[in-house]
Amino acid sequence: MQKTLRDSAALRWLVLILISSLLFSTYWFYDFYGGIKGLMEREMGISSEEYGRIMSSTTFANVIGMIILGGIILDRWGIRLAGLVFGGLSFLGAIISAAAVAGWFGDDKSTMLIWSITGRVLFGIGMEVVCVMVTRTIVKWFMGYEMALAMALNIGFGRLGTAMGMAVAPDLAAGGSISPAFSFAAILIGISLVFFIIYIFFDLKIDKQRSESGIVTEGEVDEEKFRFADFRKLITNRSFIYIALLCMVFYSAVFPLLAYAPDLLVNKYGFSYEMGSQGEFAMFGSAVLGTAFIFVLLLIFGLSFSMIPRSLKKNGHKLLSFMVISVLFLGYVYILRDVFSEWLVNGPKTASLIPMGTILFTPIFGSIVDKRGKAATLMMIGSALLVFAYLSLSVFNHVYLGYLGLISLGIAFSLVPAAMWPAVARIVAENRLGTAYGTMFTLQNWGLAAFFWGIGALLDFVNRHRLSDIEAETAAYDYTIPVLMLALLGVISAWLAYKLKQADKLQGYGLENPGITQ
Ligand SMILES: NCCCC[C@H](N)C(=O)NCC(=O)O
Repeated sequence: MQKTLRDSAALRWLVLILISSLLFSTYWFYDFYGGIKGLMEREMGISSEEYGRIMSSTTFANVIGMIILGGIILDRWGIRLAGLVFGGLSFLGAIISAAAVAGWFGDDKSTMLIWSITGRVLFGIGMEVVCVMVTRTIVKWFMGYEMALAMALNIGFGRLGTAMGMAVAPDLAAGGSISPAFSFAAILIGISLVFFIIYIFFDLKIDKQRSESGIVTEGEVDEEKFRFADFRKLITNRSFIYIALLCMVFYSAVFPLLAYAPDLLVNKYGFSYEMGSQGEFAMFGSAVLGTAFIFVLLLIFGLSFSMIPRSLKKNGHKLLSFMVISVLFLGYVYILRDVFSEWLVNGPKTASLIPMGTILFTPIFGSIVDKRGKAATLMMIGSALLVFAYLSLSVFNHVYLGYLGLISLGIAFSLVPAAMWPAVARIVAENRLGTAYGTMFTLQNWGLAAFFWGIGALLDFVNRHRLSDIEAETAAYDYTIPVLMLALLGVISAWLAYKLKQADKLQGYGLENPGITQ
């Protein structure tokens, strides 16, 4: 068979970097609010419930089917056009949000709230379809190669955006205004759109090669009409139903918690929103450099490893991988030891270590899924860890149990996505993946809409007798009940993952089998 661009490992990984930059920037914008929740409340004069409403508004258009529509549009228009349109929409939404908090539309609370919500709604539509588009692009380039690893690294870029957004936003707002944190995040999306435009040239080329060698191309996919019968077939497929419900319940327990995690650490364990003595920018600089350094080393390691001829890769490579990753991890902790000692008393910085940890663990688990399989089992284990994490962070009060809870949350947050997203590509055909991921993200957004807002509303409700003391900073929010509620979601997730494993046994998609075929 004629070779195409995707047969070159170096080109595949280059493409991954270009398209994943969109995930980095949109995740940054999605999640940096968590790092400045307290500042937003003070500057905009909003309550926890109103903060929850802004976060929840990201999902408003998506809960009524915008992502499914976006997925169908993606399946029909193809990656290039859909990427430009929806990437552009997320950029527009981010600009409107930044303008809202800068007071461009008016500086009274309700005007800022309305425009912040409008911006988030547009951003939410764009970013979710971008996620679907990027995932589908990875399938296009990596199917039969290191697909789970590539998806995991792609998520790693997103998590790096989440972590850095949460950790850095308070520094950007340190001058006494939240506006720079918003403008910076919006500009990042603009830069990543430029990277996407560069990717378009590779996409054009590979489509030309695929059509020359008789493989279905974007153009041919465009011509296939979306048929309702296909959609019905999808949503009546048992394995798909369980994995989609798992996506909704699991992510409802994780993403909303991230938006409150810094505030939880400040209120429950007495962490601070401010930095210690070493200076924020020195800390920020070393954290960025350290993380970027380790990430590049991991990429180089992955790249050189994928180029080693198969015949040389005997069992020794497992030990070698383990050693290299351990050395990289220890090096990371060593380089950042000062940062960690300052960070572990700062709420946003400590919370950012959850997504930061997933950057390392998601690719490791992705690689395990590629080579060993066991995707459904790993989803069960990840969900069970979630229950442990939330019990530690709610009913117990010891800070060390809190750390253990955060670590378990980080592992769960690595395991489930690493196993879930490649599993969908096993259940659904490539040219229907846009619709499949769109459907899953829609369900996910239903859950997010409820829990982003629900945690804030419940927080105000259970603390209703001391809200004025909390405002005067003489009392703290009690997070026990809201976090306990999320532990219940962990139990439901574990059950859904178990049902998925059973359904897969019947339907034979081989979710428990290894993924690499070439
Ligand atoms: N905080 C980022 C939100 C991303 C939402 C997206 N629908 C998603 O679930 N992506 C997969 C992931 O694991 O991040």
